[in-house]
Amino acid sequence: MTALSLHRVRAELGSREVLHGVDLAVRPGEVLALVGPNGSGKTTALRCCYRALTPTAGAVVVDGTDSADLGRRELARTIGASTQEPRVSAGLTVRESVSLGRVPHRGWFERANGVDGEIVETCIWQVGLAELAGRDVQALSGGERQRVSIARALAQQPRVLLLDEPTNHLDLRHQLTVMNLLRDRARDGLAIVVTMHDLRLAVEYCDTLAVLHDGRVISTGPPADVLDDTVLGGVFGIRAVVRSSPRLTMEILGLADG
Ligand SMILES: Nc1ncnc2c1ncn2[C@@H]1O[C@H](COP(=O)(O)OP(=O)(O)OP(=O)(O)O)[C@@H](O)[C@H]1O
Repeated sequence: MTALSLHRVRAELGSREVLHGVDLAVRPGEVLALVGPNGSGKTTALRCCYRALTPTAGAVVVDGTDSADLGRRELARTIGASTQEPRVSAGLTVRESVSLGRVPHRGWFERANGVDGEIVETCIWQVGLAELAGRDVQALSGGERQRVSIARALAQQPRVLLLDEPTNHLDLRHQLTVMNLLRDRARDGLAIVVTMHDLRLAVEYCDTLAVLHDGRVISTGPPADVLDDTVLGGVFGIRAVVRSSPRLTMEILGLADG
């Protein structure tokens, strides 16, 4: 069974249609990378998934239920999202900010308990922020804020995790830390959709690639199948080789027309 699926989703921004009938599906335990050139509609598709944007047509189905029928709280227990430029709440420490991820699991006036605390500390540690847990989030670098946002989404313990360019601001070590963490969480059954520009990371760490081009998914499947010369040259405008031995990797050779 799929954890999250998009069926013929259309969406508009500023009265212009930018998604023209997107189909997508991710299963529990799967890491799906939504890739595509700038402006192809990746962020918009992700926003439709966590209901920051309402599709003009089509449906987003979560665990068999149309997401439009889920209450905000139920949606927050099911879907965790980290956005491209995470907003930080003024005056909160890293720990307090990550703790917000536990709110959907509590009653309105219920206080955080020991289990909530353990989950929060684990998520902070997993993204490598343990030493900064007491620091005001406004006094963090871009990459540190990005990791706070990922930790908060993980602390939600959702069944579906959506991450918009999670490695964007990260140094190489933390890029690998986050991608390894996603693989670990997928092993526990989490369904993950991640948008990314680094096709090399996508090839190495993701089970499935979905290529968005001009608001349409034009190819979906295992990375080695999807990234053929037509897609690499025609969509991304690059020449590259995907190698499968000793492990799946991709090497960029240059521009398609270079
Ligand atoms: N507020 C807006 N009004 C109208 N069009 C918009 C608006 N915001 C974005 N767009 C357009 O919608 C399209 C999809 O944008 P989106 O941000 O989803 O693309 P993306 O694939 O995530 O891009 P990137 O890789 O650059 O982050 C683009 O053509 C963009 O120019």
